[in-house]
Amino acid sequence: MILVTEFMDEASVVRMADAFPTQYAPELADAQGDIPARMAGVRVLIVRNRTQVTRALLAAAPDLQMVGRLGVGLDNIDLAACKEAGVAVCPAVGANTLSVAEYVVTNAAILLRNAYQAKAQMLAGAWPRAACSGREVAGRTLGLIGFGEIAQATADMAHNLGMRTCAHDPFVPSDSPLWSKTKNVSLEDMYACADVISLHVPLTDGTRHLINAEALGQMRDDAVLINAARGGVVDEAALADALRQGGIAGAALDVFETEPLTAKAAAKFAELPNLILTPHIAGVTQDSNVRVSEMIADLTLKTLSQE
Ligand SMILES: O=C(O)[C@H](O)COP(=O)(O)O
Repeated sequence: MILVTEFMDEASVVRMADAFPTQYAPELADAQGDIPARMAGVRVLIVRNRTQVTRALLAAAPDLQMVGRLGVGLDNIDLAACKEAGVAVCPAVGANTLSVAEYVVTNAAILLRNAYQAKAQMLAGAWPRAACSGREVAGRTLGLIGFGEIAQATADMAHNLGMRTCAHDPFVPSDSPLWSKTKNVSLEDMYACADVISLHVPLTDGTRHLINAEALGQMRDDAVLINAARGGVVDEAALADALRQGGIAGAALDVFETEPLTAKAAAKFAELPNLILTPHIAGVTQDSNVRVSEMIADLTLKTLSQE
């Protein structure tokens, strides 16, 4: 049995269902408590980022062989518990890279250009040319915190627009050829020089609130910040303060400490015209959904065909 607890491209679900019994139940993403009772006989569980694959869930899943992740972030999956239970965890590595890279580069351009917030004023008769005269991306510096596959693709796209890039990633050796086009810098040096700072790290004890009041205070006041990584990496209250006080020029957030936003978070972010909010879709386009779903369906069919 295959159980899918979050949305997946229909063609891939049909392909799996043609080969093995498949339950497509995306409503379970919002009914976590109902999942354990559905796990008997499930050999492959397919999730996105909402389903919490916990030790307790695994205990209710004696037949489970594989967790397919329709994305790349693994913070909703207890990896140690999966390992102990002999359950393979298979993320869709690479399948949504292009979507995230496009999200970062387009938001960088929108934030630097500062030209797309005038509709209400214009409809009211204003003609705010000076306020809407922003910056080009060409020649400007994109700083990437974390330099894994998605950040590397983002750097390539930024180079094509004439941007310079620098990155900070202690896991990439200093003699790696990856540093030929992107400068290897400390966070302090990045904060001092980058026009755009984009986050590409997982949420861990070491990255929680990496972007706090102190880090924001070191960034240039004309810098913009993009977070399409994980919510807890940014201290949301500190960011809202920095945006309100002109500590930085703008931000785009796709991920949040709590998703959907709490009323408290919404209140913090209200009335900040220099803040773009999107609902965790940087990696989710119609195109990437097809690729991600095909990759996980392929891995599922391979796993189940092995016996
Ligand atoms: O981790 C990811 O790949 C992104 O956050 C997208 O995840 P999702 O497809 O589960 O929303």
